[in-house]
Amino acid sequence: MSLSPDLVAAVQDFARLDRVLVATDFDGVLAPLVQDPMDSRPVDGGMPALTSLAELPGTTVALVSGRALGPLRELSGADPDGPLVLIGSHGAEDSRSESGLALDADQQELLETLGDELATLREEHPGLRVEEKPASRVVHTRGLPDDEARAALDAAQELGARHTALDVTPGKDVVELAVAHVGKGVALVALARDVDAQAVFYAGDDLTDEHGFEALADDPHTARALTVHVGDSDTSARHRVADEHEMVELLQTLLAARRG
Ligand SMILES: O=P(O)(O)OC[C@H]1O[C@H](O[C@H]2O[C@H](CO)[C@@H](O)[C@H](O)[C@H]2O)[C@H](O)[C@@H](O)[C@@H]1O
Repeated sequence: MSLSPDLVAAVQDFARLDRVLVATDFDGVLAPLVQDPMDSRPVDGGMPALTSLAELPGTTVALVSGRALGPLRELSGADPDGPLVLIGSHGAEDSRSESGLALDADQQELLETLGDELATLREEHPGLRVEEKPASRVVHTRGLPDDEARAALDAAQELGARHTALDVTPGKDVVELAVAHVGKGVALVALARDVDAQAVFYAGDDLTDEHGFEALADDPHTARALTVHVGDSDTSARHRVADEHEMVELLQTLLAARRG
């Protein structure tokens, strides 16, 4: 497959603007989905294209991910002194802020309670895996038989529903339970306003990215966003590409157009 003519035309128009924000999700967009989250690696070409874009005038580039900031930097290979902005934990962490994520006492206590209850859940669902992040725990079921995965995800959702202060976010073979939540949509619109972008490019593959696409479309400052869904799921994005390799082709097309 190759990029649709509509998408190429939209990229050419976008590339002509003076100040733009180019943002992408990480897992399922730059890096193929794998069973162990720490085995994830970006496909060749994506990160170099983003870094080159970020070195051009009037071009802010951001990775906007559900990942915690540390693993996002490690797995993407983004240079800590480089030009890329990293937004982690679905908007709750930002590489531009020195302070990191501060939880209050109630949130800390809830995170500990969550850890205890998930330990019990793992005894009932032995295949379930738990990823720890600064403000959340993620229940992973990739690779489990369908009925076991469904039962474990339902149990995680029920646990989340019992604690009303928890924010429950389903994703691809995951349910995330967070004691502090911002959301990709809020983070993207805020970043676009911060850098006074005339237009935003955002690419994502998961449910959390749909919130991003919708928030961009709803805000008058970002309503012209060039949104791209990766994969064949239902989406409110304006365009789509098939997979991470087409994503690289798209980023390279944008880079060439912006270099003029
Ligand atoms: O916003 P993203 O960058 O797409 O991050 C979303 C979640 O990505 C990770 O989970 C997903 O990728 C895993 C590794 O490929 C896969 O095993 C899992 O099934 C996917 O849902 C990450 O582990 C989560 O913390 C992120 O929230």
